[in-house]
Amino acid sequence: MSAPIGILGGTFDPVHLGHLRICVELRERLGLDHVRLVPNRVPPHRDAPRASDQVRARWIADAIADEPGLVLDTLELEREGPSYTADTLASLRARFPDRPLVCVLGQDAFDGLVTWHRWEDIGSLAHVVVVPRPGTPRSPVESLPGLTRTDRVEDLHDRLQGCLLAADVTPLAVSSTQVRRLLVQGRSVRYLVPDPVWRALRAR
Ligand SMILES: Nc1ncnc2c1ncn2[C@@H]1O[C@H](COP(=O)(O)OP(=O)(O)OP(=O)(O)O)[C@@H](O)[C@H]1O
Ligand SMILES: O=C(O)c1ccc[n+]([C@@H]2O[C@H](COP(=O)([O-])O)[C@@H](O)[C@H]2O)c1
Repeated sequence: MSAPIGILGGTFDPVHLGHLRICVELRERLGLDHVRLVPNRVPPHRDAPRASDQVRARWIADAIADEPGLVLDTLELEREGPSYTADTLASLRARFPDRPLVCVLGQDAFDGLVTWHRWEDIGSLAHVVVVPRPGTPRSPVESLPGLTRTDRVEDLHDRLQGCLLAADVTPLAVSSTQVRRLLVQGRSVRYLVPDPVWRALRAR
């Protein structure tokens, strides 16, 4: 089977180095073909982003321009209504019928998974990989309906979907909330966000 495709969905308001390290490290560690960064249009469980769809997508595109293993996917920006992850994974499953899909979630996002729209369908569309999030207690990652806990990275390659794996990445305690707060205070966000994003934010 071909190498799995990783998917990191988010609001990316703005994209920061925590997001990008997750993608780069998981791509190497899990042997992913590439990781798709998927900005949402209408976040289902939070307020609308401050920055426009176009601006958030541009920040991501500029941040990953010289990193071939990362891809911007605007499919949620092109879809009406709330940006439900199950719908996104269904679209990607139809587009990549023979590729394992790996949906990546920080611990904070994973903690809310069982409240998501059609969350019980997710295991029939993709694997789920959970990474620690500084500031969010690490809780045991147990099997859920449709998602079977595994420690074997090979399972992500041997099956198309349905595995749940906890992976380590370098802990980086950066958040988009922190970046937005610093900007409001007129303080520097350099080295929290990629340089092209820092330049764009400074010029605003
Ligand atoms: N520093 C980080 N470490 C681990 N996971 C992270 C980190 N930042 C974001 N994530 C994960 O990336 C995904 C997208 O996150 P999102 O775009 O909402 O960023 P955020 O920093 O959480 O934003 P905000 O502060 O606006 O809530 C989520 O699964 C989230 O858990
Ligand atoms: O599908 C849902 O019901 C759902 C509910 C909450 C969050 N999500 C998705 O989870 C990802 C991380 O969310 P957030 O709020 O941390 O940016 C992002 O892609 C959201 O669209 C999805």
